[in-house]
Amino acid sequence: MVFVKQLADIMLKKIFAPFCRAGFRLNTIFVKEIAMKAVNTSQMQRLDREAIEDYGIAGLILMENAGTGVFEAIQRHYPSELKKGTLIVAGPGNNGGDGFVVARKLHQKGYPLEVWILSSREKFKGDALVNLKIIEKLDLTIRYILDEDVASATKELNRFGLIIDAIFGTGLKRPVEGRFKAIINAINEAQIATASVDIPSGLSSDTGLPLGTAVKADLTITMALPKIGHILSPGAFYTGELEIVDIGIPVKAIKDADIKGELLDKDTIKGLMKERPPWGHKGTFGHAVIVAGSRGKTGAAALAAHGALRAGSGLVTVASPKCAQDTISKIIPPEVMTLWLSDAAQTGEVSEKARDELIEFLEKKKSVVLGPGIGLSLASKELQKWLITECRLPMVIDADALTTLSEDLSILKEKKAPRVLTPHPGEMARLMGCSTSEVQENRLHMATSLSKDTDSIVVLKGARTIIAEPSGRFSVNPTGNSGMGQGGMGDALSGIIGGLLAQGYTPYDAARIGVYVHGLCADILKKVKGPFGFTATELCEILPTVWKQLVGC
Ligand SMILES: NC(=O)C1=CN([C@@H]2O[C@H](COP(=O)(O)OP(=O)(O)OC[C@H]3O[C@@H](n4cnc5c(N)ncnc54)[C@H](O)[C@@H]3O)[C@@H](O)[C@H]2O)[C@H](O)CC1
Ligand SMILES: [K+]
Repeated sequence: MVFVKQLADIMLKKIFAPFCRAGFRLNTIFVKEIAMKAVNTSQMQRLDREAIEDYGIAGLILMENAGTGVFEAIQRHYPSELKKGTLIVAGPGNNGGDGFVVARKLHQKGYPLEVWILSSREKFKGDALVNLKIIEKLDLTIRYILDEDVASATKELNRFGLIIDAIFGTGLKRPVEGRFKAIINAINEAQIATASVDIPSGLSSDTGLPLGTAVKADLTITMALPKIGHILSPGAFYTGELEIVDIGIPVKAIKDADIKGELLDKDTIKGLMKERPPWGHKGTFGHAVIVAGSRGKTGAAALAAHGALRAGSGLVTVASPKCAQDTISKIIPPEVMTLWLSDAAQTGEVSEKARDELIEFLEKKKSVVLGPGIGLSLASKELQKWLITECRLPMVIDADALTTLSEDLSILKEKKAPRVLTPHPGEMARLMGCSTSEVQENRLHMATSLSKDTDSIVVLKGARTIIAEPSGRFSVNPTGNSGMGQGGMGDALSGIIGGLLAQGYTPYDAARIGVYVHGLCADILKKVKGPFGFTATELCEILPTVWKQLVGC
């Protein structure tokens, strides 16, 4: 394991340096206060309007800055492709207008290019028309591609080294169809470097879902702030590398806007980390209790305990039924203590007596993780419900306890301390009484509404995990990869969050830090060991390396 740790160290520096993960790189040039805020379409359009109407910054200036930012980014990213020739595909609105500014800048520098316009000229108005009229005066090739021209035009795509997608941005209102859909699909099939202006055309900037179809961009250069559609799944995988261009919308306007979304990044997480006092001792760092496990379902309890331990909790105890004692004792780290609860021989799960045993034991502890492998017998569910409503310690509710909770969400109204729910999409579907696909099509809304309705932190796991808090604030996590798609990862996460709660982190901070570092460990393992096949145990074991990167030695 030493080798992995050393290699992980080296890789971490590489990962952290440009904050670049496969397909997700953020170059931000922002002042600290507003960096990483993420907006939805109406918030962006409101900021746009405010800049123009309240601050008097002409839309044409914003468009010029937008086009200039795109031009500079593609010069940096695609020097050789630019020489081969650029195709700018423009739609009927201001996204197309941005594309016309890019065309003018490329032409000015002598780069070969063509502009294909997917709507008739009379459709254009305002700033986009101003910029169309300018490029019409230059000697560059402008073609109008209407329905009858699509078949022949798409055969010419391979003439170009780079495609600039300026078809739709935040003005997309409905699924793309007809020539727009045909051109987008042809762009995706052409295997040519593709850069999207503001948002990959066809992608909803609110949900990150493709509407009909969407451009699969290698690079997206967005205006002012990341859009929620860029950072949620699957939008993040259409976005490619994301660059943010400051187009001159006043920082004050952004700070004054009630933007509730954020994209987690290393700096944000570093800012949440607490100082571990040098005089600290195991009592200083809290005692996490993992109420989990049952006969034959012991690994989940052990993994949650391992996660809490590696999260830095001063002490960790696994509270499991006696019948699981032999197995759990063998598989937990020696540092983890145990409390054997009365069990029911028939079910192999905790019995009613476990409640009294826990009441006394939980005094002076700091956090509870409830659920991994704890089972769904009547007695176990009664114990879970009692803990959810009566336990006065911050609690992570995961796995079987989420299934129990989904039978009656209203019991959360009686909770005596903060709760962090950590559902995967299937568990979320049970909690929300809908299908898993409905959850996946509305991840943000599901997470924020459940958080608000239950006054709890909700961690909706999956690609681009969402952490929602009751006020409507939410964070999207960019770390992690599909190598995490295996049993045990969720147990480890619930333990990590429980271990952070034991150290006094607020529930929202514990959830954000826990989710971020959990995914980052998986990213390191992916780089150091391979794209899959690494385990939740290995993930826990390299956590100290990540803590070192976040808080120094
Ligand atoms: N601060 C900023 O973010 C700035 C952004 N700019 C760019 O402007 C676009 C938004 O422009 P808008 O005109 O509102 O809409 P779009 O260009 O995205 O869409 C074009 C137009 O297309 C029509 N339409 C919508 N959906 C469909 C569809 N499925 N099929 C056909 N036609 C459709 C609708 O009428 C739209 O209006 C933003 O993304 C930035 O790129 C500014 O340039 C600078 C400031
Ligand atoms: K676009």
